[in-house]
Amino acid sequence: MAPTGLIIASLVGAWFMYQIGYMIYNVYFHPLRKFPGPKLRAASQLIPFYHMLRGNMDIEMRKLHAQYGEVVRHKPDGVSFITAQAFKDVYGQYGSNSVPKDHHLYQNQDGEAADIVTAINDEDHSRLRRALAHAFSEKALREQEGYIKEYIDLLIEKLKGFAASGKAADLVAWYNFTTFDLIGDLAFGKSFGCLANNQYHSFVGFIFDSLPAFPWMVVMREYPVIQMMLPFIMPKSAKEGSNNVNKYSNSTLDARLQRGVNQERRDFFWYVLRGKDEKTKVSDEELKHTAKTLIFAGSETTATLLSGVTYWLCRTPDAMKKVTEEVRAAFQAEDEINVINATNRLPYLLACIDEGFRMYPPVPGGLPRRTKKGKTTMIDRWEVPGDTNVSVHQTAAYWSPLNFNRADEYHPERFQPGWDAPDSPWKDDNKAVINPFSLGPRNCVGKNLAYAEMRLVLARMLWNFDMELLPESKGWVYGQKAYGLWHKPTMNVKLSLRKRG
Ligand code: HEM
Repeated sequence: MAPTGLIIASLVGAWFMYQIGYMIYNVYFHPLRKFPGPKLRAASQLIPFYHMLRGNMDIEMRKLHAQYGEVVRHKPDGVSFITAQAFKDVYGQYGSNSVPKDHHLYQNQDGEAADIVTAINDEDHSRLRRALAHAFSEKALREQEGYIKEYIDLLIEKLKGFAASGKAADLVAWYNFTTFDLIGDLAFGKSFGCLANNQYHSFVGFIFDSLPAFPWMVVMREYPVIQMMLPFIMPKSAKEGSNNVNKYSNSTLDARLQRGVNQERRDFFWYVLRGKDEKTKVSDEELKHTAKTLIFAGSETTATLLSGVTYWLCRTPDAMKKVTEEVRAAFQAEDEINVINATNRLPYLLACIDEGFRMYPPVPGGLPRRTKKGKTTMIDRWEVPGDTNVSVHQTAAYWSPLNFNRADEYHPERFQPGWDAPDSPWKDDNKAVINPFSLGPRNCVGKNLAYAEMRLVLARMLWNFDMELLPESKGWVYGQKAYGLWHKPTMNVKLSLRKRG
């Protein structure tokens, strides 16, 4: 063999030996060796990465928890939990006890300004969170209600067209149109016009099309060699799509920043720019970056919950009947439906939403945190060594019979008064584990806005329409892939204008 060939063969051989040694170490000597889980997953990242790239990671995680119970070592450096106490310990801690976001996942691209979700260090995060606070206050929400209504009016008007023609409406798309238009208006100062044009704006379309690429970014961070090759292997269409999206958001946000507070519409920027002061010290670049994050964080998630609740109501005729009757009895006329009335008069609708969060949480997996290096962290009753990736897996926790009776069935009654009566089937349900907006200092800043949107959209839908899932969508929820967020297929629904009694 030529010397070069010999050198390459030796290097490859050494690499294999190293990998085998590394796997043996991971299984038998690693500080996480005592946690239950499959040996192959403990040995190497390859299996978790494989499932992640195929969109099956969450399906597999649910299987692992079903097999191993409340805690599972699902990768060499990662442990997943499904208990309520673990949720508090992983996400709900402040200050020196907090478990930081895992920098393997939460990262800015080189040279990019921090944004509220990816900011790992507490100072950057709390600066950005303070800057956003006024835009998410109760006062702001009251002012935003009018904008929410504008988009729901348009949604209902468009859907009446479907009811009149008898054509199937893909409610996943229509809910997305509504929530993206609204958040576009509030975060970019300009709606995407999806409802008006009956289609996704290219910015929104690109976000959805690139969802399956998200796990590739995670894998690339572990294998920088692949990352280096990215510019050469990335399809031209993806490069162009990404450039167009950046151009659109930069020009829209520049225009919005220029208008400053000199506009009547009180969108997020109006509040942020008015409250911007020496203490917040947020740069325009950080604001622009955070605005893009708001679009993603605030739209798809809300539309997902709306889709999930609609699906489960259509599949559960008793609940659909009860909630429809509640909505139609609570108001004399449609224009009485506002946030305050919907909050006070529609308790069963709220139970339907909360059970929707359990059955179809918009963030289906575990949000990764990493224990501090050199420090053992108590998570529930488990001692977790430093530098471990930890998370609570939402769907594995919410669909587990360890936490819920008849866990795979939709029962809003779990959230109704009397749920804890001695003869109630739901009395042992472990509802404290349900935290779809997460907990603690990094929880969702848009929770109240999301609840307002969800209540109003669903109340208006039930006020106006009878809904029936078409046969092709009866199994909509089963086997769905997820790439951090659900990859939601079309959900075809037949809408009929309600018959006035
Ligand atoms: C049903 C709807 C929603 C769900 C289930 C949801 C869920 C979440 C979750 C789980 C987090 C924590 C993320 C993490 O730890 O990495 C989060 C953070 C966040 N969400 Fe939401 N969200 C929803 C709606 C919204 C809305 C309407 C907005 C605003 C327009 C919003 C803006 C944000 C922001 C800015 C953060 C980052 C907060 C921080 O790091 O301080 N979300 N959301």
